[in-house]
Amino acid sequence: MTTEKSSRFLILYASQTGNAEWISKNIHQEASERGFANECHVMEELDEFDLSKENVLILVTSNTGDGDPPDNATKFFRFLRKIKSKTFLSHLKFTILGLGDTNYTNFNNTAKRLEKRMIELGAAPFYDKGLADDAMGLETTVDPWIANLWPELAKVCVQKRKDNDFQDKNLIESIKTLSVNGKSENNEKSLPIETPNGQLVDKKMNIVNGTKIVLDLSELAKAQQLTALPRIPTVICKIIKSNEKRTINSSTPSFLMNTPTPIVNARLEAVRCLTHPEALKRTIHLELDIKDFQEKLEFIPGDSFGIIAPNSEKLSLEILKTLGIDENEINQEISIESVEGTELPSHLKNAKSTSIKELLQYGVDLTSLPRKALLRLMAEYTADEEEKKTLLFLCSKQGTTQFIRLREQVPTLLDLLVTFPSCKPPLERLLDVLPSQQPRYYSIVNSPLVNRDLLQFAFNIVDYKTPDPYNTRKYGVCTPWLDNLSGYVKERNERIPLTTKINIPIFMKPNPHGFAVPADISRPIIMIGPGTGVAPFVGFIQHREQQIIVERKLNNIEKIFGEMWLFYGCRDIEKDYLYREELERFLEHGILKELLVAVSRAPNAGLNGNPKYVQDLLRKRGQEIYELLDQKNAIIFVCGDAQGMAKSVNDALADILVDHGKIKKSDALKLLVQWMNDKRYLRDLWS
Ligand SMILES: Cc1cc2nc3c(=O)[nH]c(=O)nc-3n(C[C@H](O)[C@H](O)[C@H](O)COP(=O)(O)O)c2cc1C
Repeated sequence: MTTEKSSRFLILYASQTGNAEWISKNIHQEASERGFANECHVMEELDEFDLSKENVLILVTSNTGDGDPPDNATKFFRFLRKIKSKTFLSHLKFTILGLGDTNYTNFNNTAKRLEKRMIELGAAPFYDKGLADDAMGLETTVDPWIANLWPELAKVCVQKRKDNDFQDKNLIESIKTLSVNGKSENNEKSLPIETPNGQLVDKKMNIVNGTKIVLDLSELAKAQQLTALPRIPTVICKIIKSNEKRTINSSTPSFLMNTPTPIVNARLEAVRCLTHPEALKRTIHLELDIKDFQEKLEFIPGDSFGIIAPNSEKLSLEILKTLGIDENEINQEISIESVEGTELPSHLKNAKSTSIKELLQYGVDLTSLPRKALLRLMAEYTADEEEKKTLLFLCSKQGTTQFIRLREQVPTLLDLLVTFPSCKPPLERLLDVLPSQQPRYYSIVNSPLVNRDLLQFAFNIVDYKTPDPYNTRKYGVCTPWLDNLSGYVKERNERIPLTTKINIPIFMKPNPHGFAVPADISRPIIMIGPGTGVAPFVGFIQHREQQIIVERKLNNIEKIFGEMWLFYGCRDIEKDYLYREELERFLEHGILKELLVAVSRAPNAGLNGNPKYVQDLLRKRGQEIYELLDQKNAIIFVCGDAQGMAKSVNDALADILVDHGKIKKSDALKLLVQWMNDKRYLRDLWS
C-alpha cells in the first residue's frame, strides 16, 4: 500500500577507483528520472545522512586489498561495528550491489560482510544483492541488476510517476535510428572494422599510434533490434577557459586525486636491472632519495607507496589531435565545473587552474578497459551511420560477445577513436565518462633500519601482447614511464647512480593489516613471494638482520629469534632470480633459515615430483611447515599475484593442515580464514 511505502530512499557508496561512485550516481540520476525521491552519498560522509531517518537504503561497494572495504568505507564500517542494538536498523529495508573481481580469493567480500552486518542490526533485504565481477566486465551483472531493481524499489518506495510513463528517450531514439533489419542505406560503404572471417578487411590499418579494433559484426547484421542499451551519460562537466597560458614545469600537477598521505617529489637516485637481457620480463629496481621528507615518509617493511604517473604524453597529444583540439589550446589555463544540478565526479572536483594537457595526462584514465557508457556516449557523436550502429551494437545485449572481444584487445581511448574515425565527442563529454587516473602502488624493498634516506622498489616493465589472434603490443602507464626516466637499463646487477634531477611524485600507503615483521621476535616467519612478490620480504629480512645486530651489540645474545623461511619462485634461475645475491647472503649469514626456490621453467620442473611453483615447494616441506605453525605459532606472509599464486598457495596450506593436522579440507580452509582474521596469515596481493 502506498501509505506503507517510504517517501524516499538513500544510496550510499564506497569506491576505491571510481566504479562504485559512477554506478551509484547513475542509479541516483535514473531513479530521479523515474520519479523516486532519493539522495546519494559516499559512505564516509557520515554527517550527510542519518540512517535512523531512512527507510530504504541501496548500498554499492567495491573492494581493495584482500577483500577489504575501500578507504572511504572505513568510517561507515566502524560506525556499524560500534552499534550494539540488534534492532538499530529494524526500520530499514536495503539492498546491496558489490563490485568485485574473481581473480581475488575474497570475491566481493566487502558486500558480503556489509550485508551480514546490516542483517545483524535488524535491516531486511528488499531485493537480492548483486555481485558483479570485473574479470567478466561489471556491466554483465550491474546492468540487469539495475534494470530489475526498479520494480522492486517501487514496492517499498513511493514513485511519483508510473514506470510506464518513464520512457528512456535515448533508448527509443537509438532503436529508431537503427531499424537494422539487415539492410542499411550505407551497405556499400566498407565498415572500418568488419571482419567476416576474423581478418581485417580494411587495408589502411597502419594508423599512427592507434590500433584498429578487430570485431566480427555478423551478429549486428542479423539483429532486428538492439536492446538493453545503457542510457546516454548525463552531461556534467564544463570546461571553463581562462586566457592565460600555463607553463607546466613541475612534476606535480596542480590538481590530484585524493591521496591518503601528502604527496612529495622524491628524486630518482639510482637504477638497477634485476634481470638478464634474455629474461622473459625485465625487472627494474629503483631508488628514490627521500631524506628531505623523512617526517612525512615514515615507513616499515611491508608498507607500500603510491606513484602519481602520467599517461604517455604522446598518447594524450594524439588523442587531443584526433579530437580536433587546437594545439594552442592545450596549455591554456582551464577549470572544470559542473553544469547546474549535477555534481562533478570526485576526481575532477579539484581540477581548477589546470590545462587540457595536464588533465589528460594526470586526471583521467586513457588506457583501462572501456565502459559501455563510453561507447554509448561515443555513438552520440558519431557522424557515420555504420560506425554509430556498431558502437550501439557493442553496448547492447546483442553485442555482448563482441564487447568481450573488444575488451580482450585492451583498447585505449585512441584505439577507439581511430576505429570510429567519424566519432568526435567534445572533450567535456569524455570527462563525464572517463574513469580517474589511478596511482600505482609498489611494495618498499628496504628496511629503514638499513637506510632511511632511500625508498627502494622493484617492478616488471608492463609490455605485453594481447592474446591470439590480436597480438597487439600493449604497454603499462607507470612502468614504461619509470623505465624511460631511468634510461632503459638492460644489463643486470649494476647499480647506476642517476645524476639528472628527476622528481617522482609519491605518497606513502602504510599497510593497514599488520603485514610487517612481528613485534614478537621469537615467532617464526614463513614468507611466500615469487617474482616481484619477494620485494617486501627483502625488507623483512634486512630488518631482522638489523634487529639481531642491535641485540648482539647489547650482548643479548641469548635472545631467540624466530626462524625465517622464504619460498621464492622464478622462471629461469640464471635470468630472473631477483635479488639473488642478497638472498643467498642472508642464508649464508643465518638470517634466513631456509631459502627455497622453485624454478618453473627448469627442464625437470613439475616432473618426477620436482617442484615447479612455490605451492609445490610448500607441500614438499609440509611436515616442517606444519610444525612451525602448530608448535611455534609461525606467521605466514604471502605477496604477489592474486590470480594464480595466492589461490594455489592457500590450497597447498590447506592440504598441509589436512595431511599433517588430520583435519578435513573444509575445516582447514575455515582455519585459514580464521588465521587471516587473527593476522597470522597475511597477504599483500595484486592482479
Ligand atoms: C588493489 C585491488 C584489490 C582488489 N581486491 C579485491 C578483492 O579482494 N576482492 C574482490 O572481489 N575484488 C577486489 N578488487 C576488485 C574491485 O573490487 C573491482 O575492480 C571494482 O570494480 C573496483 O571498484 P571501485 O572503482 O569503485 O573501487 C580489487 C581491486 C584492486 C585494484
